[in-house]
Amino acid sequence: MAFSEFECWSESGQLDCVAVFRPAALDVTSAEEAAAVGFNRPVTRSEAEDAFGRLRDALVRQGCQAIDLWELLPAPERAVSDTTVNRVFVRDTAAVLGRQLVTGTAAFPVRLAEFDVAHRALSQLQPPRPDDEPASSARIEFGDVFVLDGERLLVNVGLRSDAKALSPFLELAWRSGFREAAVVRIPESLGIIHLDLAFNVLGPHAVVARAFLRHTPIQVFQQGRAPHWEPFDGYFAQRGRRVIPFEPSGAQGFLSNFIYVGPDLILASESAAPGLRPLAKACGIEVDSVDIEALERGNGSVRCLTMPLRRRPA
Ligand SMILES: NC(=[NH2+])NCCC[C@H](N)C(=O)O
Repeated sequence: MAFSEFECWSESGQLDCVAVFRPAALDVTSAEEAAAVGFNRPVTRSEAEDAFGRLRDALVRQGCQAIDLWELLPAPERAVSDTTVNRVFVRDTAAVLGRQLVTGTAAFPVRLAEFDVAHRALSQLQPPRPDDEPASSARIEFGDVFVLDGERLLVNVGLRSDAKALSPFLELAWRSGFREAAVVRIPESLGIIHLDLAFNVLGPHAVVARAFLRHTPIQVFQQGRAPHWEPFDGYFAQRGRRVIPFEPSGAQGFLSNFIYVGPDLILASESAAPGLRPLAKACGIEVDSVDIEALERGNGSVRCLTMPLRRRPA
């Protein structure tokens, strides 16, 4: 696939193509190992592989092409990559913003090598850049970024994406063709590492958001203007979207971590689906589900495990 085919102007256009990354070759065997890599619980390689197979099948069943970045790696990089258990959470490493592939930077040191390797794999999909073209990279983990529509991005600065990264990120957003960036700040005391663990876009007319987010006003940046603040719910209401609040309970920890595959269909994990279904139904959206409990032990779910490379216009 050539770079010219990368295109994402929303989270709710029909999904044509995603990047995924198969699980690494190591088990995570103890509580200490889990803590070292940001996992909630141990998981074996074979449990992770079974779950990954189900995820890939579910994406393909929905008519989406799934490119496993592992296939694009030269052998020496595979050896390193096979020891990085977070590589399945490919979402964080880069994103297609408009027609631009933007690479991210790991804030969690154990993921530094894995981000570099993912970028190398992604570079196989695009033609070499001319020397004078500025690099498109940001000090952001992309679990913190949403493409709201063809004009707007939403970004969280918090545990993983540093506020200092904001101003170069805004320049990149303008260069990629966006006109507005909304900035939210999840209180770090909650320990929520990425925005997609508390928020998601539920089709063209709604978003789901953890209830606490209504206490966090949004700072709105528009190209060439001084930033201003808007209430969280008011920001979305002004732009034609309803905010559906939720409080996760127990097994539904990953309720917001789904991907819109369309038309009017999202793919979520089996643990998230029961809580999500009534909310989605109210927006005319169906929920397909897949058993990826083993991968969720790594503290991420369907959205973290997928990187949209091409979506049809919403
Ligand atoms: N977009 C996400 N929520 N990604 C989840 C990543 C989880 C991973 N264990 C980490 O600590 O980085």
